[in-house]
Amino acid sequence: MKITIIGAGSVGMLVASFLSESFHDISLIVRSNEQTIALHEHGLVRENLDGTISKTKVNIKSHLTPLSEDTLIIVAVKYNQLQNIYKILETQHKNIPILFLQNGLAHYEEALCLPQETILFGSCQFGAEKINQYTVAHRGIGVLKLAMGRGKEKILHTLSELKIQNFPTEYIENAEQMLFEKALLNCFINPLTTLLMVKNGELVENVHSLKLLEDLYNELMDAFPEERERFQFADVKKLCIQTASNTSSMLADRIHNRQTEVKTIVGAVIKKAQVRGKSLPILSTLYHLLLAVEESGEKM
Ligand SMILES: NC(=O)C1=CN([C@@H]2O[C@H](COP(=O)(O)OP(=O)(O)OC[C@H]3O[C@@H](n4cnc5c(N)ncnc54)[C@H](OP(=O)(O)O)[C@@H]3O)[C@@H](O)[C@H]2O)C=CC1
Ligand SMILES: CC(C)(CO)C(=O)C(=O)O
Repeated sequence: MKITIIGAGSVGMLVASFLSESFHDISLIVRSNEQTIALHEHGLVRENLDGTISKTKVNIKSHLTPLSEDTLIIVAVKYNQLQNIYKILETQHKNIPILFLQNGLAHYEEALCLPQETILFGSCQFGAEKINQYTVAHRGIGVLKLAMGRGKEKILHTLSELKIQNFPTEYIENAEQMLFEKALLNCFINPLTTLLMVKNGELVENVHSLKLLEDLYNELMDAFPEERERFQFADVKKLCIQTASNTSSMLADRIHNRQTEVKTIVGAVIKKAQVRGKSLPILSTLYHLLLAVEESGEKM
């Protein structure tokens, strides 16, 4: 199987680097010339958690050309960048499977409107940080969960049975449930790390942010009580600790003055609670603070 990854940011680079240990034909779609030159010159470099460096060669392409049917497309751009990608994907053969790796909920139904027969979703529980144009740092081992949107299951089985060291994968039955649970996890980590401008691990080391996390947990579990069994406060702390040295994807957006994914993650969870007649005062406060920060950033 060939793999083409769209988006050479933190997740795209990390996933390309690990998958190149099992697949020989990996292409990365890179849109800046500067990054293309850097990747040609240095190869794709991964800084591992133990300080070692792994260097791989992947094919670098500037845009998506019509691909053969034995290719899997992995979409690793931010939610706000998907609209342009959908247009390009629509022109690809309908037998080409597509895997979406976004956080949040808004892309689920949009992706299922594509003409392709097989649509897959992933939920990344690892940390990844683009260090420079050719280097990505692995910032926490975590599972890449994979679930079917629709279509043929074969690729999902192939991916979930991979045995790549430090890059575990897992087959999940229900894609919507998987994305929702990840959105809940992101509601704990992403807003607070972004507003406080701290790395993920700091949230559980600081007694005040830990208290906020606990209050937020109780608020969310009150709105979604069926999650309490599947989702314990220990899981929230575990993800913060596992990805302790990571700059969350939302904080990375704030640092680079980019639009964040606050609406598809936090906004979507608030809406789901509203449908049940539940308000989420703590999460709503964080939501508006994030939007305020984003709006003031635009004016700077
Ligand atoms: N970083 C992390 O630790 C984690 C991230 N995630 C999720 O993964 C997804 C990706 O996040 P992340 O990798 O951090 O994001 P980044 O912003 O680091 O990477 C996105 C990349 O996509 C590129 N891109 C955007 N549009 C196009 C296009 N049309 N063609 C080619 N390339 C394009 C961007 O290029 P440019 O720079 O030019 O805009 C950028 O390099 C998000 O939904 C995020 O929430 C999930 C778990 C962990
Ligand atoms: C897994 C985690 C919390 C890693 O930071 C993430 O999903 C993100 O940064 O968006």
